[in-house]
Amino acid sequence: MNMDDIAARGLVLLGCGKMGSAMLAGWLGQGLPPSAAWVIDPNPSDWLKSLDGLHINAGLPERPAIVLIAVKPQMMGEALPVLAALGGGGTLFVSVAAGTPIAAYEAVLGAATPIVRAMPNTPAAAGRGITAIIGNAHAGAADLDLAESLLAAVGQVVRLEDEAQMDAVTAVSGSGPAYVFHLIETLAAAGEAEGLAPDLAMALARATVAGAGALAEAADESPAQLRINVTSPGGTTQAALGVLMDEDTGFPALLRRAVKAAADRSRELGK
Ligand SMILES: NC(=O)C1=CN([C@@H]2O[C@H](COP(=O)(O)OP(=O)(O)OC[C@H]3O[C@@H](n4cnc5c(N)ncnc54)[C@H](O)[C@@H]3O)[C@@H](O)[C@H]2O)C=CC1
Ligand SMILES: O=C(O)[C@@H]1CCC=N1
Repeated sequence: MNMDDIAARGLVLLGCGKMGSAMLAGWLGQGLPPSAAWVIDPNPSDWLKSLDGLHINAGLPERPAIVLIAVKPQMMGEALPVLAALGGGGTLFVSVAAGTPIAAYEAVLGAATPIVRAMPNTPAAAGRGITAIIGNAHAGAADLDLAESLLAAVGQVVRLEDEAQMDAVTAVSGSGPAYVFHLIETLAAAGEAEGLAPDLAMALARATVAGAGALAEAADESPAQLRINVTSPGGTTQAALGVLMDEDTGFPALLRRAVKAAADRSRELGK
């Protein structure tokens, strides 16, 4: 099934806030017409309202190709029942909610419904996301291929072997963009503290993170080697890395704690 086939049957989004909109923006950019999408959301954004032909809180198609579930995990119990009638009817369900296990969707939609649990990230809005997916027992190869082809329209897709991996994935790539944006903020603030004007500090920090990310992706060398390539013996980088690589107070310990906190929270949300 390609984007035209999905468009012919319709795509439904349950919840269309930051993540749903990031993905919808990517699909519209790939040629999905707004008139092929149905959004269920009590608080649709001005951007959604500006999309000509988009169906907002209107009657749903009888057998949409795909339903994307993008409500907060805390709202799932209240939101999911509106989809119950579509369960087992040839529609593929893809949920991006953190924490919520596949069993929670099966309880409402029926186990004879193909369900794919996915963890995307917001760079999807720029076509540069990465999404990890895993299907329920009823999701066959064609269902996973369909989910992958839809999600590949907004970035890379990786398949997981085990649903339990989803908590760690969420902590690394789902939440990860926030860590990187915070790195940009704090790098700029540190530049300001060294005397740079705010605009200049932000321009330097933003371009440095974006450029380093592009190089890390394009280069044959590992990130560790790319780091070594920047580090002149006895130079400035080495002075900074002495702080950042400190065993107790540096990045490794800090990120280990941050990623663990996110993974623990994902496990909690699943209870
Ligand atoms: N923001 C992110 O970077 C990522 C978010 N996610 C997941 O995506 C989901 C949505 O997160 P965000 O978009 O960040 O949150 P958000 O708060 O921006 O969007 C949630 C949307 O759901 C709507 N909503 C609330 N109750 C509803 C109901 N009963 N029926 C239909 N819609 C309802 C809200 O009006 C809102 O527009 C969450 O489950 C989150 O775990 C996953 C990966 C990354
Ligand atoms: O913060 C959250 O819970 C969601 C899941 C991953 C990114 N945002």
